[in-house]
Amino acid sequence: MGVLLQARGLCRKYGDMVAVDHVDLTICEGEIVALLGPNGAGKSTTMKMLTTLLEPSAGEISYLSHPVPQDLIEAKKLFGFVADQPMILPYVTGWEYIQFIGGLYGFSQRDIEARAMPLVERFRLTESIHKRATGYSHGMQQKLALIAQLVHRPRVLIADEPTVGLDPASAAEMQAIFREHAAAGNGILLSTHLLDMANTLATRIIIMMKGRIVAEGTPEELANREFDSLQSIFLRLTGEPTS
Ligand SMILES: Nc1ncnc2c1ncn2[C@@H]1O[C@H](COP(=O)(O)OP(=O)(O)OP(=O)(O)O)[C@@H](O)[C@H]1O
Repeated sequence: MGVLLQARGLCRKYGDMVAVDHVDLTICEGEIVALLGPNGAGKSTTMKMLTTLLEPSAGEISYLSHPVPQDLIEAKKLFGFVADQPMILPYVTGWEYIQFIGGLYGFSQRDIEARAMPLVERFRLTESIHKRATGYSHGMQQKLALIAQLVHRPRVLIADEPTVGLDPASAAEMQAIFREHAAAGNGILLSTHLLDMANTLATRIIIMMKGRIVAEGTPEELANREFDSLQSIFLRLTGEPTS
């Protein structure tokens, strides 16, 4: 499995507060890595550093064995990012938003349509796609953001709590899309508080606590330790109730 994304010694401080503390992280071809941890563990901060939205206080990030390009458009071609709060432009329709994002990556309207329309249909957004996206529910915006980020078929897809607000059918569809994207040789890093989803979807799980990685392994490896379930290991390591 080729390495797609590697971070070494990643740190981020906010003032004196250490939000991310020497995190090492690798995403390989075909992997779906779930980033778990209680509120404030440093998951979003880690993802923002990996996607150039935040400057690390220390550490190195490379995509496909090269440092992140200085040119931000070139850098953004390497990954796709779905933030926890979808960043949808005001006053545009869902379809205009997809076209705008696809255009930034240099795709023609025809290519964007060919790549995005099947996803619009799978997410049952066909009726709403030509309506203003600011009128979409959180879940609809989340689906729109994912579609827009998949148009350039990123080698690494990073998604911060992507299933929040999705109805069960859409959540299942999103997981199917993640599996297909990984099966095509890409890598996915997603954060979630849904331990059951992490258990069934992820090929590897990373648990963060207070800015540090406290456990890592396949769901089976984690379960085979002294704990009998992902919920047990999560509770033991983080002291957090999970329901
Ligand atoms: N812009 C900011 N300024 C100051 N502190 C911040 C900022 N963003 C995050 N933090 C702090 O950094 C720590 C890590 O936050 P982060 O959002 O990365 O956690 P998280 O694991 O994503 O949490 P959640 O599960 O609630 O989304 C927290 O203590 C948070 O209060």
